[in-house]
Parts: sequence; C-alpha cells; structure tokens
Amino acid sequence: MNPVCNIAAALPQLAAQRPDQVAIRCPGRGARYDVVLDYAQLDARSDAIAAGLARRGVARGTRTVVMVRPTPEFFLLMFALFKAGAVPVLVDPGIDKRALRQCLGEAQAEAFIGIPLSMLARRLLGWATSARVRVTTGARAWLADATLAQVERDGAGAGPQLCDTHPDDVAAILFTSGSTGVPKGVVYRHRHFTAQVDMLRTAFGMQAGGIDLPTFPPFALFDPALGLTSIIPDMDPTRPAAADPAKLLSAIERFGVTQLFGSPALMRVLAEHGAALPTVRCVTSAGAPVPADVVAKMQALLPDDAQFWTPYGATECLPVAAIEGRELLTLRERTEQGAGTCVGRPVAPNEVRIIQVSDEAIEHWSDALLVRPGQVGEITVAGPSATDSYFNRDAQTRLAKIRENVASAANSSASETSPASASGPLFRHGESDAGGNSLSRSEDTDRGEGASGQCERIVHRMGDLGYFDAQGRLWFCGRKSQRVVTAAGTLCTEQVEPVFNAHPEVRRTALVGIGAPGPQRPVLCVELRAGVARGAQPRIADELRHLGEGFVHTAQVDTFLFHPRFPVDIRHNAKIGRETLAAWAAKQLRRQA
Ligand SMILES: Nc1ncnc2c1ncn2[C@@H]1O[C@H](COP(=O)(O)OP(=O)(O)OP(=O)(O)O)[C@@H](O)[C@H]1O
Repeated sequence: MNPVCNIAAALPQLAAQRPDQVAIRCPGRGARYDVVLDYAQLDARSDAIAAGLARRGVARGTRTVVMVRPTPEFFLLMFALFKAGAVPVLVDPGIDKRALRQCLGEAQAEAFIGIPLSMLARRLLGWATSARVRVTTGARAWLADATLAQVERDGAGAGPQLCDTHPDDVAAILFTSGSTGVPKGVVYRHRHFTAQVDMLRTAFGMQAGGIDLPTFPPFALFDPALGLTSIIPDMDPTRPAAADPAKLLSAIERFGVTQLFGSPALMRVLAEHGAALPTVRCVTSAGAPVPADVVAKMQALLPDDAQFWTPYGATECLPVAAIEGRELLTLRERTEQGAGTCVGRPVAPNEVRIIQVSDEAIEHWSDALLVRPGQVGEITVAGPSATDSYFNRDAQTRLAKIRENVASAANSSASETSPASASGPLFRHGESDAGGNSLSRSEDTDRGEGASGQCERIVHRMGDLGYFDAQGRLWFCGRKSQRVVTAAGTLCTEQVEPVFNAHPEVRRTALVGIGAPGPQRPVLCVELRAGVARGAQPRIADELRHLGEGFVHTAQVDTFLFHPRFPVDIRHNAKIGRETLAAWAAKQLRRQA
C-alpha cells in the first residue's frame, strides 16, 4: 500500500523524534514572543481539532475558508484540516473587498473558520454564504456555531487523525495575489505540497532544526513539514514594505534565526536599515525581481558563507527556477542594458520550456510551439509542483494549461535526468472531478503508464515572458498581459524598465501601453526617489530620454510621466500595478492634449 501523501504526515514523526523542539513561536501581546507551540503540542492539538471538526461535519473534502492571522491557531487549524483531508481555502485578506467576496463565493465553501472580525464581515458583507459550519477563534461563539477551543475540547483524546489522502486528492485552494486581475483559486493536490517541500529542501538546503522567519504566512506552513522552527515576525503580513526593521532584527538576534523569506519590498526594508544579520545562513525573496542594489546591500549584511536566493515561481507552480545573489550580481549590467532579469536555472526536476507568445488557449502540446533558442516567449513548466487547474474557472484553466502526451517508456527512462516522469500523475481528457475542475487524473496513472504507452501531463503556462541564455539560465522579461505592442514590435516591461531604473534619482519605473494592442503608444511612468524636487522633473525626463536612446528597444520610449507613488500588489508590495498606471497615464495624456 502506498504511504499517505499529506504534508501533515511529517508531524507525528517529528513529534516522536523531537517533541520539545519549538515548532512555532509568535509575538503575542507586547511582542514578548511567549506564545509557543512545540512539535508534540502541534501534533496532539491538531489531532484534537481534526477530530472535533469531524464531529461537526468538517471532514475529507470539506472546503473550509480559513481567515485567521498567523498565530498558533492558524497552524493548529491548517494542520488539523490537512490531517482531516479537508480543503482549506486561503485568500489574501488585504485584497479589495468586492474581489474577496467574489473569491469566497467562487470557492463554494462548506465551512468558514475565522477571527471574530471576519465572522462579522461574513455576516455584513455576505461572504461564503454557502458555509454551513462556522467556527470562530474568538473567546465566544459570536456569529458562529462554536469556538475553536470548544472544537478542540470535543476532539480531545481521540488519538491520531491522519486521513489516508491520495496524491491526487485536493489539499487546498490558494488564491493568486490578483496583481493582474481578480485572484484565481489554484487547486493544490497533496502531491503538489509534498513535491514543493522536497524541492525546497533540496534546492535551498533546508535542514530540520533550522530557525525560520517567514514573513509571508502561508509559506510558514512548510516549516513544520521541514522540521524547522518558525518565528512569526511582529509585523502586518499584508504590508511587508511597512515592516519595522528594528523589530525584525530583534527577533532575528534573539532567536538566532538561520533563514528568512520575504518579498523584495521587505528585503529593501532590511537592506536600507543596514544592520548585520550574523546568524542568517539562507535568505529567499520572491514575488517580483529583487533590485540589484538590494541584493548587493543584503549580501554585505550577511555572513560570507550565507546564500541569498531569488526563487522564481507563482502560486500555480513554485519553485520554478532560482539564482543565488552572487551570480545575479554578475549579471546586473546585462539587466541594466535591457536583457531582462535572470531568474536562474530550473529547480530539479522541473522542465521549463519557452513557447511562442499567444493570448489564446492551447489545448495540446506540440514541439512546434517552441521558440528558437534564445528567443523571448512565454515560460511554461511541467513538473511535480505545477498545478493543473483553477477552481471553478474553466476559462482561465484552459488559458493556462496545456495537455501533453508523453511516452510512458520515454518518460520513465528519462527520469534520472529529466523531470518528465517526476511531474506527478498524468492526465487525460474529458473527465471532471468533484471540484468542478476540467482536468483530472488519468486512471492510467495508477498503473504508472497507459496501456497505449502514452500518458498525458499538464504543462502550466506562467503568463510570463522570458528566454534561456546559452548557459541554460532563464531570464524573466515581464508579464505577458503587460507587454506593450508598438508599431515597431513588442516591448517587455522587464527589458525596458531596468535601463531607466539605472538613473540615480529614479526609484522605479513602469512601462505601460496606451491604446489597444498593435500599435500602442509606449509610456514610461516614473517614480522618483524621496527628496527629489518636482522642479527636477524636466531635466530628469531629458536624461531618461538620453538613457533610452542607448538601446534600440528603449529608444521607442519618448513619453515620461512622473507619478508620486506607484500602486503595488497587496501580497508582496512589490509588483507594480501597471494596469492601474496605464489608466492613469491615459488620463494624463488626454489632459495634456
Ligand atoms: N523571482 C522573481 N522574479 C521576477 N518575478 C517573479 C519572481 N517570482 C515571482 N515573480 C512574478 O510573480 C508572479 C506570480 O505571482 P503570484 O502567484 O503571487 O500571483 P499573480 O500571478 O501576481 O496573481 P494574478 O495571476 O492574480 O495576477 C510570477 O508569474 C512572476 O510574474
């Protein structure tokens, strides 16, 4: 019989091997960091909650919205839901309230577990009206059927609860950050999570016993699966750019943090604060390109043997590729000359391929889709953590997924060197699973290969533009939906903006296209560094024009608009809201006309 495929399966093992190791430490009141759960408690209490939830009908397959801050309750609850085989639904709390309601409605949740404020918002704003079980983390069962403490008491003494989930069972629905539109619910199967844990462990050398400071709460969930101790930082996780560096530093020093994850905006906060981080051995930062000056400053603050990784990936597929800071800095000049941002080599066992740019759905893979080596196209990934569908969004699923036939024999023989066979169960047409997803698992997969010797797998389209260089490194050129199509050709945001970002008085720039694609007018929105006088704008515009004339592609950009502060995404505070800026720029140009 196959072992259970579930990231919560690590908990009973860790509880047996290292019961007293702290699993999670939270700031609590007054940031005393005295709210602590060890592995024995995390395992036993999540068992009790899973059993208590089962009594209320939250069991295998129950979609459950979780709106709980990163506290011990969040971890207990999430692992209880994984153990129960239930399906947690996570949405970024800071997104626009209308979008949030839409996401929660789309998820068709059967249960809702949240802090008292979210229970109130649920009632007032009509969130997740389908939920028939409501549990609050509050002290009283206000607007809820029970408190989490009651649920835990109900399940106390029930013993181990690990459900025998299969690799293909839906494990969670995680919404994208919605930086290019309404967030989409990504269907995670248990095999995706277990693959991610393996890939993170191998790619970044994460070892049990390490001390992690995860500044993005869902990432903290990997820590217990890796046997790490999570120190939950004293900050608002929805506003990493506004984190207090002194507080982060004091936690890093006090608990001897060995690794930390944060968005590029949080990295800038630490880099500009400028205090050394002597205990930290590994830093990872993702979500958007990390500017070279931030990488350089961070490296100066870290010990010589520490690593600074910028993994590239998306909610739908993570990690895809990664590059270490030292190598990234050697490529800084190429980025400033318009080459794009290098995101490194594919993380094993991913297979990353570049296809011609198209906004249409592609049903079947064909090698004819591939671009010539070195040419920019859309980045695609086949691999064990590439998810296969969005929940209740067939149109988006079709736009982002391609079915590929692979020969099973070739597939398995290629396994040592190629990711093909490791890309998890394979798929075939026309089936539909309980989640309303259009793509589902082939029965052939149970036997490892189809009778025909052919299997199907899902290739995920990243919606990003990029190319491979001669050294096998992947370069990110920007979002496909944000490309600007002019009369002279296509401009990619990440190949244009870094050329202008090299100006010393510029904080960041954003390329937007005015008008319908082909031909659009390229406009560069410019945010200046703090303290640069308004009167300097005409001079800076001239200097930017001069910088742009240095390269064929940037020479097309001759309209510069100064914006006081760019809109950014809620999750990372780093992705520039180019759609909003495009509307703003169009208005400015109409006014000037
Ligand atoms: N290291 C990186 N360098 C550059 N860009 C990155 C990096 N890591 C992630 N990204 C960008 O972030 C995207 C994934 O972001 P995420 O999954 O948070 O949601 P989103 O795709 O922005 O949301 P939505 O699809 O709702 O707009 C990638 O497709 C890529 O554009």
